[in-house]
Amino acid sequence: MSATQKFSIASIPADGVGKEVVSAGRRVLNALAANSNGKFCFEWTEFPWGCGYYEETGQMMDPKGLDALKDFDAIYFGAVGWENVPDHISLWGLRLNITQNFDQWANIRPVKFLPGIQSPLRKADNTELDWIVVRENSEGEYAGLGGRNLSGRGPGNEVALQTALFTEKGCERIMRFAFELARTRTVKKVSSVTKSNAQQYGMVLWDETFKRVALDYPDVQTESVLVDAMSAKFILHPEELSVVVASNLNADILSDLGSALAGSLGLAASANLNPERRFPSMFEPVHGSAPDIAGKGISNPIGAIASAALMLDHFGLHEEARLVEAAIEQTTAAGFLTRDVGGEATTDDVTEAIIKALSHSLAAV
Ligand SMILES: NC(=O)C1=CN([C@@H]2O[C@H](COP(=O)(O)OP(=O)(O)OC[C@H]3O[C@@H](n4cnc5c(N)ncnc54)[C@H](O)[C@@H]3O)[C@@H](O)[C@H]2O)C=CC1
Ligand SMILES: CC(=O)C(=O)O
Ligand SMILES: [K+]
Ligand SMILES: [Mn+2]
Repeated sequence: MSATQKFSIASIPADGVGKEVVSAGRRVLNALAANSNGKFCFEWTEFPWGCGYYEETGQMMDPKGLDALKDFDAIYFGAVGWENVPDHISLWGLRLNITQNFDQWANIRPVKFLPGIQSPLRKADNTELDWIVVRENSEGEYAGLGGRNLSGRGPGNEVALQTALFTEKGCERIMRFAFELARTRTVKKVSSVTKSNAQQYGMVLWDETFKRVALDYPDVQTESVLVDAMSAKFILHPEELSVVVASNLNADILSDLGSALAGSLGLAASANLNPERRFPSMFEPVHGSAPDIAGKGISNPIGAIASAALMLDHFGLHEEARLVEAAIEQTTAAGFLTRDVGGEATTDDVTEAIIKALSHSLAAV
């Protein structure tokens, strides 16, 4: 037998339901490894960073944390944010610190409709729906550029600038990524999203770059849609979508909309990729720390578990990734549903059901 492949994973559960769903995803991956007949194993290192760590240290993560993370094969992340820390401090101190410094410029967010889960979308009943939001994850509206109180105007007269950064290189690389992804799909189409009628510099550069890059992919259909119209299209004509590429903010909003259409924010997976593999990539559910339901054991683990499947793809374990996705589908089809999708199951119930479905399919292989 060939040697066991070992994958080292840094887990950062961070805050709220992040802790619950990361633990669920770890259990699923460990069950998978235990059944792999020695083909692969996962070596986990957990980091205690987040708003609790901030309470104790005044920092969201160890100042040397990026160094500690840089040699892992991947990072498995929960969600960051709690009431003791302003959201912009916690997000920049942890998640954005990692995505920006590790140049995880491609954020992949599939919108998946699962059997047994009611979508608020009328068309979901009789149309095959399946699309992917590709989010530019390194610049745009989340470049962190700007300032406040620019000329000391004082209370009541403050001004603030929040500048979006668009570089031709940044636009081009995410667009090429989207086109390459479209080529792997049944419907070879890329929809580009901007607000270039109102934002005449960065977003016009985006549109022009999209037109130029598209010339290299004559086999892929294209469209350019303004973000307000795209949000309507998500609801009225989702069957026309395959790959949707958008800037950091627009794709952030559209991916929450997509997951809500699939039934819940708790279902959506995401991968923050550094495609050149110079740095580890990071896998996390789309949702945040959900303080309204945290600690009750009722959070939906599917977004985190499906993100673990994306991590398996990143490791080259494609068959195993499909097995995890199939186990998720069997579980929802069988009616193991948390409250957010209309059921009464707990996080543990759903996780156990997924592990059981996985073990059955592995035994059958
Ligand atoms: N990548 C990250 O770490 C993100 C962090 N955040 C942070 O999370 C905190 C809360 O933000 P919100 O805007 O409330 O967004 P949220 O995604 O945490 O919650 C929005 C709604 O979705 C529900 N929800 C989310 N995840 C769920 C799950 N797994 N199962 C069932 N229901 C779920 C929540 O209960 C809530 O009603 C804030 O501090 C925010 O900054 C928000 C988004 C992403
Ligand atoms: C910050 C946030 O909402 C996201 O990355 O989805
Ligand atoms: K998250
Ligand atoms: Mn978001």
